[in-house]
Amino acid sequence: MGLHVWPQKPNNFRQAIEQYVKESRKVFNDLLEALAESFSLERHVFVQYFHHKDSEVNVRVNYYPPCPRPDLALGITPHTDASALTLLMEFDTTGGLQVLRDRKWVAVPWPRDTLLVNVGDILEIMSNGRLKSPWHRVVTQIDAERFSIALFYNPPSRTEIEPARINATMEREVYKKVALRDYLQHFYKISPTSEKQAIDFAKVQ
Ligand SMILES: O=C(O)CCC(=O)C(=O)O
Ligand SMILES: [Fe+2]
Repeated sequence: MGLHVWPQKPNNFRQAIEQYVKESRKVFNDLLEALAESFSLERHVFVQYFHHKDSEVNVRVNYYPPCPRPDLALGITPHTDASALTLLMEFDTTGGLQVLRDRKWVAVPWPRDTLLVNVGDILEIMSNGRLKSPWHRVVTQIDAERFSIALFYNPPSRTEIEPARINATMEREVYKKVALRDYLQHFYKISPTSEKQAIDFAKVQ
């Protein structure tokens, strides 16, 4: 869990994060069920991999200080999230998150005080490519600092994930069954890359 390395101060920090993570699991599971249903798949096809005891919610707290030269420095370089789903919250200011669409970087609309849901590589594989993990980055801003908290939801690393197909004879196999541990190892070994590449590891050739 790594919680032993979390700071003791401020006093309520750990507890607040733990509570946030606990509540987020319900949101993640509901989302996974709803997404499956929206594709006319059985409700459990995605959520079944997320064992309630040892599925992972990894927390990343991002701080972007104001930057005098946004043209020279990115907040986070382009990437996809390796997770199944990511839940993002930003604080105080808005702006910075961009997604690559038709080879152009576009700002992600993010109304204040809303949770942003991002699809990661693992869910792209699990959904046999129906859902796509977007290539995204964060740019810096001259006059604003920004915080965000990202929660990454993953099945236990021992899990083998198998793409869900509506009808195995009708639907082409885009992705193959992969051991999550192998996928993540590959992802972190080759990252950062200049374009979306890690997921090729799980593609049917
Ligand atoms: O700060 C953000 O808005 C996005 C952060 C992000 O993409 C990440 O932590 O993977
Ligand atoms: Fe990300």
